[in-house]
Amino acid sequence: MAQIGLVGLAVMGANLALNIESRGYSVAVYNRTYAATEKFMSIYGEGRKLEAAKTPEELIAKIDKPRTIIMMIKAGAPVDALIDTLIPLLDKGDTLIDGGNANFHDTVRRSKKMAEHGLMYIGMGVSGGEEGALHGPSLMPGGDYKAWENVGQLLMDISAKAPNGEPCCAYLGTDGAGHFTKTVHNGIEYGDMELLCETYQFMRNATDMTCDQMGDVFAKWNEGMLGGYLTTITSEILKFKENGEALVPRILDVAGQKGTGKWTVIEALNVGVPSTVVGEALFSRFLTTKKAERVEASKIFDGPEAMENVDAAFVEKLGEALLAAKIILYAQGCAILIDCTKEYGWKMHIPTIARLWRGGCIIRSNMLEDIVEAFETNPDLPNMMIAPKFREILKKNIPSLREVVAEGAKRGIALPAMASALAYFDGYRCAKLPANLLQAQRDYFGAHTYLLEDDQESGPRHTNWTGEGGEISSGVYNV
Ligand SMILES: NC(=O)C1=CN([C@@H]2O[C@H](COP(=O)(O)OP(=O)(O)OC[C@H]3O[C@@H](n4cnc5c(N)ncnc54)[C@H](OP(=O)(O)O)[C@@H]3O)[C@@H](O)[C@H]2O)C=CC1
Ligand SMILES: O=C(CO)[C@H](O)[C@H](O)COP(=O)(O)O
Repeated sequence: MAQIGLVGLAVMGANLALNIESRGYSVAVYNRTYAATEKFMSIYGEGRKLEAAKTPEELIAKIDKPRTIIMMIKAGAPVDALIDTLIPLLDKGDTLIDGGNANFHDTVRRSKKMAEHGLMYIGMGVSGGEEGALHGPSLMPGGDYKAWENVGQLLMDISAKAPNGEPCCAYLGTDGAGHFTKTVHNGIEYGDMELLCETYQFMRNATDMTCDQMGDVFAKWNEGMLGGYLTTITSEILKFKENGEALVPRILDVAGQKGTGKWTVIEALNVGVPSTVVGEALFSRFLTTKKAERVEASKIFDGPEAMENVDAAFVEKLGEALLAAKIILYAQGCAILIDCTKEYGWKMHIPTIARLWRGGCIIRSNMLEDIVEAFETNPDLPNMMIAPKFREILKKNIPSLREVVAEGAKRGIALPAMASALAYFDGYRCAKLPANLLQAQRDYFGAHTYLLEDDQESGPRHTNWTGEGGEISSGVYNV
């Protein structure tokens, strides 16, 4: 009998099964298409505590009670179908764990359904890709606490370990809390990747650096606060060669996406958090898909006159700009976590989340320790940007972000995430935004009312701007 079951033997499931087995647990595996199971067993089965099942029934029969089964399959309808298949086969007290990138609203719904059958459910964000799944991913579980008590030790064992040895895994809250956290993780991942890509775009348009040289610059930045997994792989990708030539310039500039970035932006919109950098990162991916239109437009619209390349000192500023924009991205990401927490009732704790992102996951970076410290020192920090360490870096690096954004605009290089980071920063530090005019406009056309800055106590008022309006005003509420 196996201690745990695992369904789904594509890249994540196969590697996670091997990881679990390597920590001393026996695993029963099942995949919808049996050929994948056969292939997995023929490569990895010998000498390992792995049991193959041909059918869901066989899988259930091979697992110790109370059973725990991890599902690592394509997110969406396949998960519902698999749950429907497994529910009649399971016994009360058994647990299903969805380790895929589920939409957390689905996880909330599925948790309820499982509970109606006396079954437990964990929605668990898994980050780290192929390598993380095999050697230790960052795990973000949420769901039934009793199930966590049963399986928590195994999850801690298989998770990545932070530089100080702590497991990158913690129980995050009920039903969808884990998948929600993974969604925001991926939203930040979108922002991080876009900022790195814009930096590369600036370099290839405004310098004569080779891919190798760009890779060297990213490698140097990787030694400081910009250091992290995504900076490391960017450097390695730029330096990668096929038949002696850099590979990356030959890759089609059309980006894919599997939903988590979109869900992050949707949640930010739902709770009114200006998550502009993730938003721009997502919209930038959408723009890449209009390849044929972009090629046509490039023939219609000329950019600015060619300019001299920037010098090495400016490339240093590019690194400072990247760091400033990255801090702003993480500040926005933390704001989504905090505000969605209020919306869904989860008591999200930023230091706990930042700690479990320190190892294994795609956004692991040197900045996470400082985020832990910022929110531990001040749990009511209204915005990460004003924590002492981050405010000093921003004060020093924002001038470079301004120069890079301005230089990009002059040269016609699109830097949407960097520019939106700067605009957010300037808006956040602005004591007087033009919303006074906006409120007047709303009141002019729709009698939506406004407050007077120097007399807010007297409440909403409406002005008959044209002299021809009535006395009746609209209700005051925000959606
Ligand atoms: N790849 C990555 O870097 C990461 C992926 N994830 C998430 O992990 C999960 C697995 O990802 P990945 O390994 O990349 O593979 P895929 O997302 O490509 O999923 C493939 C797996 O899903 C199974 N599957 C597809 N449709 C069904 C269905 N209708 N019923 C039963 N099984 C089905 C496939 O079985 P079959 O062989 O029969 O087609 C296969 O085992 C996904 O939710 C993904 O979002 C999470 C973190 C990182
Ligand atoms: O979860 C992941 C990394 O953390 C997966 O690799 C995910 O597929 C990445 O998102 P997208 O495919 O939308 O770029």
